[in-house]
Parts: sequence; structure tokens; C-alpha cells
Amino acid sequence: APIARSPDPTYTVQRNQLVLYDSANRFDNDIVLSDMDKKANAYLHALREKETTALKAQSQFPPALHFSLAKPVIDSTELFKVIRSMPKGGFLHGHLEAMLDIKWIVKTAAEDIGNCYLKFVNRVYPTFDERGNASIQLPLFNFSSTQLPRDEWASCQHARSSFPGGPSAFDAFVEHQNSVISNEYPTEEKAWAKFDLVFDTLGSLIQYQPMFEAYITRLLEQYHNDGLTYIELRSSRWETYHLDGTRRNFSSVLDSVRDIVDKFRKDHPHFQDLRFIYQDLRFNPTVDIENSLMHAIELRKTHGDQIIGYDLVGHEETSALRPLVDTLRKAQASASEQSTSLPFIFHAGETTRSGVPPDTNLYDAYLLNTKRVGHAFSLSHHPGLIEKFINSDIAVEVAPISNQLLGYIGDLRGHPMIDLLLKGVQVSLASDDPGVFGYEGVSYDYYQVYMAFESLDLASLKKLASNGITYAGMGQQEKAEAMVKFETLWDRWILSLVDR
Ligand SMILES: O=c1[nH]cnc2c1ncn2[C@@H]1O[C@H](CO)[C@@H](O)[C@H]1O
Repeated sequence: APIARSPDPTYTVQRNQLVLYDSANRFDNDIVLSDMDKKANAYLHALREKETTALKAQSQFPPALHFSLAKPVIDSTELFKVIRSMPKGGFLHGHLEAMLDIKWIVKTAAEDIGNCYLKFVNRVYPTFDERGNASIQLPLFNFSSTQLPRDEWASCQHARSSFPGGPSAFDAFVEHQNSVISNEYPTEEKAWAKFDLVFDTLGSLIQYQPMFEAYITRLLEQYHNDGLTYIELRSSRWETYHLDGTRRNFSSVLDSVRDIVDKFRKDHPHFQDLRFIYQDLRFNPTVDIENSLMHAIELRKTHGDQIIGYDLVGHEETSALRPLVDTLRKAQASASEQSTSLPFIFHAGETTRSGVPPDTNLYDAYLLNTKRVGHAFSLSHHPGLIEKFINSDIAVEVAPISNQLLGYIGDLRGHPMIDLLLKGVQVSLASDDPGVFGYEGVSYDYYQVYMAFESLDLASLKKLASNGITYAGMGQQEKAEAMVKFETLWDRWILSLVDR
């Protein structure tokens, strides 16, 4: 008869020690789950396991699918409903024009705001494949109290009602023309070639002040409904116009945002604020960047509670930080001479490549004292920088669905964020340009990440959410307030889960 072996107790002790050693620096180690939290954690864990098994059996596991295919699957799950209802603290990485459903924007322009005209312009863009260049009809919008020349401009109402399939088909068509939702753009080059075009259309819609106000109001409602209580958006110098021809400069636009947010906060006392990071395009001529830096410093003096930093955006292959180091440093010195500051919150490392400028931008961002880094997709290649980021408490803004749709990763289970998290880099989840990716808010990103990485649990979700407050452009007092509100909402949410 075989001799029964009892497990070697020394081995078990060694193994437990190894596990502990390996997870000693995990990003979420400081989160302590209450007994209630633990029940909720068990419930979420079981739900994830059950739905994962079922979805894998149908080859429909969402993190493995292109988001255009994953979205309807995610929408049908119970776990997504739960994740949607989760308090998500702060949202730190989104671009002003690309936050809302394009179908809603077009319908609102035509039906509610009025005085809306549009034309289609033919735009050619390289597709980097055997077909060479492609062209696309892009709509541009304009708002006017008088009829614009009919040979060029159509009224939005007429364009929508006369479109085959009617108004909603028209809105869907505009969305298709202005997005990178479909898998027609499988590589970084193709996605960016299309992506770069769509911001003109979006800009033309929200440079009209009544549209801008409707947009900001809707943004607050939708993102608050998604569980967010603090929002930071990247915005270029934003100016708007009125029907009578008067224009608002960025400073006046910020005043109008302040009014809208104050009003929203009266009805939503848990909502903290909406703030902006002044952005310029990284490939703009240096004199333009110098001007936007000076303008950002002016706004720091007058609207320092609304403009919390400065960033350079756009495809990182087009231009590096290094040639701009002097310009950027001079601007910060000039800010402090003027008794203010201009914090940098740079995009860097949004690339799969290694050792080339989009990757080595991470060095410059670090040396320029960036507060956080947008994307840092290639940070996992840099053991030394990872250590520096951890020691200097520089958080990374990760937008997994954006990374997939812009061609940096296929199956999200391969996303480098898990390496960073388990080594102790702090991350805040974001959605970058959800309006151009076919959704709103940040819940899909939370869902995909929780599904993709089974080593993440409820404590991880709580840490990711609260990081949106910890690393926000708020003062210590404001952060403390926001965190208390977040904890209240969190406990309420946990109760609702455990009560099921
Ligand atoms: O993921 C991104 N990386 C870099 N730049 C971006 C990203 N998403 C949007 N923009 C840039 O922001 C501007 C609109 O506000 C656009 O110019 C777009 O290229």
C-alpha cells in the first residue's frame, strides 16, 4: 500500500513567505477591507468567476476582444452593472472634446440648440496599407442666426430628416465618421491617421457657447452617474462664440464653467470639482508653445483653482520632449518669478516601442518634475524609472481601452499596467477619449481591468478609485474633503451590495 504523505510543513512555510515577499510592494497593500467589504469582495469575486467561465465558453471573454465587440457583451453582464454603480473617486485623464456620445451632441445641436448648419469636407488620410490613402467625408458644424450660403451649408435639421433612415441614422453616421470605434484601424498608424481628423468636427460643435454649456452640463451629469466625484480634463486654449458675433476668451469660458459647476454642486453635494490641464499640441512650432506656456501662467494667476497644470499632447511619434526642455524650464522659472507655479502633467511613453523618443520621453517627463504621467505605456521597460516613480510618488494615468483602440495592445490581459501595479506604481484609471471610442465615463475601463487581472480584488478597485483623489490637482484640504465624501459613498455602495 502507498505510504500516505503529509504535506511538508517547511515547504508550506517557505511558500507562504515567498508569496508575502513577492507582494510586499503591491500598490493596494494599504487598503484595509472591513468585514462588510470582505463580504462584498467575496460576492464580486464569485460573480467574476461565474461570468468569466460562461463568457470564455462562448469565446466572448471581453478583455480578449476588440472593444467594438466587447462592449455589447459587457453591457449584458451583471458584473458591469455592479461596477457602474461603484464610486470611482477622481477621473484624471480625458480630452475636453471627446468625452461625450457624438450622437447626443449632434441631436442636441440640431433639436435643442438650433441655428445649426453643417457641411461635409473631404479629408484624405494615409492608411499605411496596400490601399494607400483613404478619404472620408467629415462634417463641420457652424451656428448662425441667419441662413448660411445654401450651396455650402445645410441646416442640421434638414440634413438629419432627409438622411436615409432618418435622424438617428444620421447621428450614427456622423459618429462613424468621427470615431475609431470599428476595427478598421487595427494599427497605431492607421488609428492615429483617423483619430487626428475627428477633433476638428468635435471642436466645431462645442465652440458655440450654448453648445459648450450644454456639453459641460451633460458631462457633469454623465460622469457623476458613472460614479465620479472629481474630474480633470485636458483642454487647449478654448474660445467660444455667440450668435451676435461676440467671442469669449479662455478666461471667460472658464468663468462659465465655474458657474455651471457651482450650480451642479448645489444638487450634488458629493461632487467636488471639474478642473483643467492646459494642453498644447506637442508638434506645434516652439514659438506657439512658448505662447501657450505664457498664457497658461497668466491663467494660473487668475484661475489657479481651475487650471491646475500644463501638458503637451498628440501622437508621440511626431515630436519629443527633449528639444523643448529649455523652453519648458524657462516657463516654470518665469512662473515662480511671477509668484505662481506651472505644474507639468505630461503625456509620455504612449508607445510599444523601446529606446525611441516616445519611450525616452519618460526620462524628460521625470526630470521636468512631472506630477503624474499620462499613459506611460512603455514604463514597464524601465526598472530604474519605475523605482523613481515609486519613490517620488508619481502616479500613472492608464486608459486601457484607449490603448487598445489606438493600436498599442490587442488582448488586454497583456497590458503592462499589471506589472506596474504589482511592483508598487500607483495608477489612476481613465478613458482618454471615450466619445471617440463609442462610450462615456470610465466604467468599461474598470470592468476590463478587473476581468483581465484576477490578482486584483475589491481592495485594488478601491485603491484605483481613490488614487483619482490622492493624485488630483487639489490642495491638501480639498483632497481630505473629497476623500471623506468618497469613503461615505463607498460604504453606502458596499451596503447595497451586501444587502442583495
Ligand atoms: O491618447 C492620447 N495621447 C496623446 N494625445 C491625445 C490622446 N488623446 C487625445 N489626444 C489629443 O488631444 C487633442 C484633443 O484635445 C487632440 O489633438 C488629440 O490628438
